[in-house]
Amino acid sequence: DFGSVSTDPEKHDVEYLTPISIGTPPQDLIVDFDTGSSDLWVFSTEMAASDIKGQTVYDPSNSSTSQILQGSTWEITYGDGSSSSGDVYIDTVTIGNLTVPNQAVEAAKKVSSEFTEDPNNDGLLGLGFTSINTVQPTPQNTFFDNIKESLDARLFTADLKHGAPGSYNFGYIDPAAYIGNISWTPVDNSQGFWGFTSPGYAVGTGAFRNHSMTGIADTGTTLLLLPKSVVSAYYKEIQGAEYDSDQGGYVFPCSPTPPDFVFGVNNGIVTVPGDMVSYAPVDTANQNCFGGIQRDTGIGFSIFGDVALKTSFVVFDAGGLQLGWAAK
Ligand SMILES: CN(C)c1ccc(C(=O)NN)cc1
Repeated sequence: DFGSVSTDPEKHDVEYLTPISIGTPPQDLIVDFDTGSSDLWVFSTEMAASDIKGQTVYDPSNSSTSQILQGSTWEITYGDGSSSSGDVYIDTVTIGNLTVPNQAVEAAKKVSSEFTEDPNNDGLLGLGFTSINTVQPTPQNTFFDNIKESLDARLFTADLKHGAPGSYNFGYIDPAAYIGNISWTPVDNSQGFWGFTSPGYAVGTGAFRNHSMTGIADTGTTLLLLPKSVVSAYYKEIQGAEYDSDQGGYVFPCSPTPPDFVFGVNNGIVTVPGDMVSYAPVDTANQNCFGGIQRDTGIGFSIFGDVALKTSFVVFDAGGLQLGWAAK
């Protein structure tokens, strides 16, 4: 068995939104697939109306297959401080042509303002490891964990694009989706993430610098967050770049295009093109741009978010416990 679903970027590629169906008859919601977390939670009819601004909500009472998971609750806080919480139903969930009949669907009762303020996002679908699912008293399997035994291969791939629709595929590697070879690197899932260590980096056409960077492949984080020393080495090469504490990160003149950023994956490399490093203009006046590469200060590890992932075809291989990165 295998499947595929399209995923679309919001403005500035801030997040990627993917359609799913829940319940009987199917309720269609659009959610953020997140390899950096492991809860499938959605806006629901159990929320206060004031917390809902345009989102589509899951109504378990309108699904003949929903069953409340008695006594279970969940509560999650993300790296950016956003949060949500609620209770749990078991219901059928379909992604593309793949269906899990008894998927734990975490219905929100409360969400923080970051979620209320995004009318296009109806929830999150965690693709991290089940060990960090927040349901109490019994953690619940992710969609991928529930379906992976029935897939032809226990893996999924992320093909995120800059300003264009991409796809998540389950159970197969599409040879037409990438070029060259896939660079494989072992995954450390001890913290519940798709963790790996990059051996180093290069700035533009400069020499490769050996510098271990341990982090996670996280489709739910927008930027590429790296060690302070690596980030300052990169921005040192951009005329007029500076750390702007008001903006909360490095800002630089939007033109000329900044240098590429290259990071290692095992004995291969991934190139973030300079024109993907300019994340977004900070103001129309003097055309300064907020950088897509920023410090990982305070997190405890680096985060290879969408700025890194959208340059590549990435294989999240649970069977082999490895990550594969390829150019496209
Ligand atoms: C507010 N929103 C939509 C978020 C979505 C995902 C995340 C995250 O850290 N994922 N790994 C944070 C925030």
